[in-house]
Amino acid sequence: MNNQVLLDVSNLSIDLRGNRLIDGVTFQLHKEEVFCLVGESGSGKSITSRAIMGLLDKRKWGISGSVHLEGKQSNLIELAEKKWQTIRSKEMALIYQNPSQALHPFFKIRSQMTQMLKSKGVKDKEEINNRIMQQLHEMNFADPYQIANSYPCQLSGGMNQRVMIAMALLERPRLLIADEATTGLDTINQQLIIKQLLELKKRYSMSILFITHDLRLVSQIADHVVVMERGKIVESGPLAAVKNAPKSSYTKELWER
Ligand SMILES: Nc1ncnc2c1ncn2[C@@H]1O[C@H](COP(=O)(O)OP(=O)(O)OP(=O)(O)O)[C@@H](O)[C@H]1O
Repeated sequence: MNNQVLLDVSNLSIDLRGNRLIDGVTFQLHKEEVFCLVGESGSGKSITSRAIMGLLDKRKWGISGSVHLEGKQSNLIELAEKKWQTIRSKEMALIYQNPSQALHPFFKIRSQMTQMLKSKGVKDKEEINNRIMQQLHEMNFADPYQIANSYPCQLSGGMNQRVMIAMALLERPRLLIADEATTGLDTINQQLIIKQLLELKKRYSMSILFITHDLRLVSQIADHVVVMERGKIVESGPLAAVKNAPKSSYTKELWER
């Protein structure tokens, strides 16, 4: 971990139909850190991450505050959709709990990864093929060729999850947002994915914003922890402080569950 700020979120508030769902969220995520955003279901973790990735429709959601990514001048909250194309996947990527949110059931993995690279301007067939194979290899698939030639339904849930991660990391983003990315997997697959994510974080000098309600996982991987309750941050600090000397009663309650 280093001390440089990669993502600076300041006073982020989000309203929907007159209801304030996210209220003045402020935090700084540093380079190469695992930053865990925790809280119960409905506390606002996912909406916060979608706002950071520019995935909330501004015609529906009222968004204020600022999100700055190191090296970029603009407040990402105000960025036009066209400009997002150069940030998503190149600078920041998002993986979900359910691979079906990212993978199309009717296209082979190779075709989906090819499409993604083409949309980012990679045209050379050999380069596309090499990058797909390399990325699947980096996810420790024993036979990347067979994975590339499979439909998602021919792979297990854990395998599809690793394919989704491979796709998200095709362009070596500086920040990976993992929204409950291991929830619902059995312990073996969960641990396998965590191990790979931590290895890739190190290899790519990447930061991870890890969204979860699983405090056991937080204990295992977090450098920094932020706790959200009903759209507000109630606690923020290094893992040891938040775990051993929590300031808010809500955080204490979460650890005790
Ligand atoms: N598409 C939506 N339309 C309306 N309200 C929404 C929508 N998505 C989320 N909300 C509301 O926003 C609040 C925060 O939801 P959010 O999904 O961010 O919580 P979360 O902490 O990520 O919970 P979970 O782990 O269950 O996803 C909740 O009150 C939720 O009901």
